[in-house]
Amino acid sequence: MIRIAIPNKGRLHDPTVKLFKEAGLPVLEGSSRKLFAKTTDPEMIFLFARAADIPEYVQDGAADVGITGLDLIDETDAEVEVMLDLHFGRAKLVLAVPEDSEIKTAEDLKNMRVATEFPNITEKYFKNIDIPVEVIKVSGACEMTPHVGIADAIVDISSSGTTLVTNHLRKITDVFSSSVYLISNAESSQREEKIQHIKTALESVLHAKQKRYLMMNVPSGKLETIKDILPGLGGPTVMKVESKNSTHAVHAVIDADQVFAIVSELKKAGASDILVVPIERMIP
Ligand SMILES: Nc1ncnc2c1ncn2[C@@H]1O[C@H](COP(=O)(O)OP(=O)(O)OP(=O)(O)O)[C@@H](O)[C@H]1O
Ligand SMILES: O=P(O)(O)OC[C@H]1O[C@H](OP(=O)(O)OP(=O)(O)O)[C@H](O)[C@@H]1O
Ligand SMILES: [Mg+2]
Repeated sequence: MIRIAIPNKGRLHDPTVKLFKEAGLPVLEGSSRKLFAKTTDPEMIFLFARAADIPEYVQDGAADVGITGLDLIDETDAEVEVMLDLHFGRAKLVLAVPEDSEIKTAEDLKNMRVATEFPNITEKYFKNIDIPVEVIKVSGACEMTPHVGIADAIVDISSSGTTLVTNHLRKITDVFSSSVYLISNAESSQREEKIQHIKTALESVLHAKQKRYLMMNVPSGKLETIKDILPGLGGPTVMKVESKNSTHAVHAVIDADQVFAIVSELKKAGASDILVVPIERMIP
């Protein structure tokens, strides 16, 4: 049985459940209150855990794979295999000080106090730049600490930056860039082929999101021009259309960010009935 640890609540829960559904491994009968959930593969089971605990669950073998933030993985120093960046849950850990503080750079914080929910990452950061500081661990509401004299600076999560502004804090520098990753237990991942299948399934969703499937009709005389416009990604597929006029149907996969430019060119070159459709999964 392969145990997949996923965040039971918090902001990572919903996007994780959505991703597994798109990957063809839906979380069945799942609710955030349950501890386990089945999926369509009888040899896999989801285990719900706090995002911050998942690195240790995977390290200790309580789960074979897990989904959680890179910041939480780095903070716990868990010995896990980091398999795949899932490109959601992006956030930065930033070093910030009160707006009116005289501190301008991280170096100015020598022998000062830095409050954070991420003491290990913060220690590593200051060690790396060779500036001794006193790291104060808090478990929330970190933004408040410099205003009540507990700390001179903070290292906290920032994504839109709204919280910093609301709390009259000024960013000094980024300390860590995080997004959500698939991780695995090093021993399990060598033993279990299914872990690679999970990775492939999730990867196929990520690839598909960046691509579009393009379909169009082309007067047969214009076929070569159209083929030249389409980027050569192992295609296009060309089929003869049964109609009075000599027409071919052309299908191709293109990058989502090229759609605008390419569709305009195709139209100019004589293509008609152009359809652009999303792709659910792409398995190489
Ligand atoms: N704006 C954000 N604030 C906090 N964490 C974020 C943000 N954007 C992405 N994340 C990531 O989400 C993960 C934290 O998720 P977690 O479930 O522990 O906290 P949460 O969603 O704030 O829930 P709660 O604080 O209610 O427990 C981290 O990996 C973090 O990098
Ligand atoms: O840059 P922003 O978009 O404003 O996001 C950053 C804020 O969001 C998180 O707090 P959260 O809402 O999770 O509350 P918490 O501190 O109680 O966990 C984080 O701790 C920051 O305070
Ligand atoms: Mg939070």
